[in-house]
Amino acid sequence: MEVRGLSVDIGRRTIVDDVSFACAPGTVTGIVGPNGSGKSTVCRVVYRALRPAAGSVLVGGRDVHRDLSARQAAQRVSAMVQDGFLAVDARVHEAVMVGRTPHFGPLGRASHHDNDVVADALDRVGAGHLRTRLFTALSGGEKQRVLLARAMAQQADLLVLDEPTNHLDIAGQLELLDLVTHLPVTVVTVLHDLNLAAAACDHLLVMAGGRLVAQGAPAEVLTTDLLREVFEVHAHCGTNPLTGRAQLSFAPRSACPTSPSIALESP
Ligand SMILES: Nc1ncnc2c1ncn2[C@@H]1O[C@H](COP(=O)(O)OP(=O)(O)OP(=O)(O)O)[C@@H](O)[C@H]1O
Repeated sequence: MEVRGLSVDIGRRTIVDDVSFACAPGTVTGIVGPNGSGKSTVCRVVYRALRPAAGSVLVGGRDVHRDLSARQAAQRVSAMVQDGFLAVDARVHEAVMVGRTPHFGPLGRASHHDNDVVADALDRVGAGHLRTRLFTALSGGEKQRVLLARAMAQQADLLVLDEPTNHLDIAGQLELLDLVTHLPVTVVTVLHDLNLAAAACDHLLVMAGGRLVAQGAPAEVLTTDLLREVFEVHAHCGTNPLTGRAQLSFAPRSACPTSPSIALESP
């Protein structure tokens, strides 16, 4: 997947400005950045919910906005988003079946294969026992799992996740990211928790003010200087003793008014 020169205007305001990046097949790319920096907007363009003012999103070499119909794009790109469609009184298995719609035949009906894919997706997210429950009656964490199952059931090559760990307890967050990182697809995910991003992602994109200000491997990108400039926090960059991945500790700027980055630098 490749994003080239993406810009998005809303009204007279440019909210995403000339963003370019590429994701190697099967990798996990994290988008991080402060509130309002444009992360979700980039995702919305990638999963075709929003047209860009300029630039393109190429999946398998084809522009999802110009070369593909909505159905073709949905066969290649699936999304798990916060403001999902599911306010209606659907049972969980019906909600996940919506992910199969781009694969339905001319009669528009689910086949035995579609039922199997839905059941498998629910089992893989640990929600098989919820299949006959009403979606609207689930807890926030249960809804997150079902929304992930719906995106997985779509069986697209590219999976876009916008804050997928919202509402999940710590075990649920780690399990979900472990599951996502082992899927045989390319993943782009917005994450607010920088330690989860460092643990789960092969590549990080850092956004600020609608622009891409850094990208690379988590340990290269998440420096004390970048965290101070972009996120306005003091940070210590260490190593997680359990996983060997980058691990960050934070303090508010007010906690270290003088020489903060020196005081908090790794020994
Ligand atoms: N439909 C819209 N109309 C007007 N402004 C919008 C719209 N969608 C997004 N914006 C603005 O564009 C900017 C980027 O929003 P976006 O949701 O992409 O940021 P974000 O980085 O995902 O934020 P957060 O971390 O808070 O979820 C924000 O200032 C937001 O208010």
